[in-house]
Amino acid sequence: MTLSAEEIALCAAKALREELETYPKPGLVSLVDQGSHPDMDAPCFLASIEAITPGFAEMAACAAGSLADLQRIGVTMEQAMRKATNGRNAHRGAIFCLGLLCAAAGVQIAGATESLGQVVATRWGGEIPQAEALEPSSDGVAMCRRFHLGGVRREAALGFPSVYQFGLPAYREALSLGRPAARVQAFFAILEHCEDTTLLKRGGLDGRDFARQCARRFLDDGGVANPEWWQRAQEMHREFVRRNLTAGGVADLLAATLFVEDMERKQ
Ligand SMILES: CC(C)(COP(=O)(O)OP(=O)(O)OC[C@H]1O[C@@H](n2cnc3c(N)ncnc32)[C@H](O[C@H]2O[C@H](COP(=O)(O)OP(=O)(O)OP(=O)(O)O)[C@@H](O)[C@H]2O)[C@@H]1O)[C@@H](O)C(=O)NCCC(=O)NCCS
Ligand SMILES: Nc1ncnc2[nH]cnc12
Repeated sequence: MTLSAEEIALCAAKALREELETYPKPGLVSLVDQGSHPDMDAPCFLASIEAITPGFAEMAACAAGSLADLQRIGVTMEQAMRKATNGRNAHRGAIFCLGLLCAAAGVQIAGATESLGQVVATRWGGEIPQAEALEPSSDGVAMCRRFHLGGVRREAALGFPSVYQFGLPAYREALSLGRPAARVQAFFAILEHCEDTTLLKRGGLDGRDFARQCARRFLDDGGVANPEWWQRAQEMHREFVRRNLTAGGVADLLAATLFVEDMERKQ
């Protein structure tokens, strides 16, 4: 099925709404509570999604563009997000990740047969400036430089390995238990491996290791196939909030997983 740029943008917005609806999702904002984010709530995220959706359509229509062209659209989207949220950083990572994937979906309209992640890696991956070559002017770059990690920039340059190796397989395997449970399963599968710089900023290496242990324990105990999965995930959510931990990057990669799954189903 061929989708228009506007339809691709609506799929990106849907993925972001489903990420927000996902609960329990340790430390993160949902329709149930604000998690470890006293400055952000669900209405703030919904306003941000509405404000950035037209930008996703522009990204999809800019498939032939360079990274600099996409960045110009991304900067405008970040401004729209801040205006709609009173200056909050609800979707900086999502604008980048889903923006690139929307542009890749635009390439697919034009006939590409590779996965969306491969399209991102081959078209724009080489142009994405990596943290080691940059001054630490953002939290993400500062964390990458300090802990020798790749963060969101490497994730995108490599074509979103967290989505294709962890998020998508976990989501698809758990789908028979329903979409809300499958989303939680994908969240924990990504959390176990991802180099989330928001987690490192809040909790350092100890916080990152604690989060990974939680994810491993949840998955080793059967994940969402365990009859007590919901209570277990909710306990972890409460513990993340007590420790002021959160994983905004994992939330963005969950949204990216849901978007890719939706696009592949529509192909
Ligand atoms: C290239 C950019 C994404 C800028 O990235 P940079 O490396 O400079 O780092 P940051 O500015 O810190 O942003 C990176 C955001 O990406 C998310 N993220 C982190 N790790 C990963 C990962 N491994 N994989 C995927 N995504 C990742 C994360 O975003 C989410 O968290 C945000 C909320 O964080 P939080 O810390 O709670 O909120 P703050 O208010 O910042 O702090 P507190 O005081 O509350 O603690 C939320 O936004 C989530 O989305 C990182 O924040 C890109 O931004 C860039 O170049 N922009 C220019 C325009 C552009 O090019 N656009 C796109 C063109 S395609
Ligand atoms: N649900 C969420 N909560 C907090 N930060 C996020 N960044 C992206 N989605 C998020």
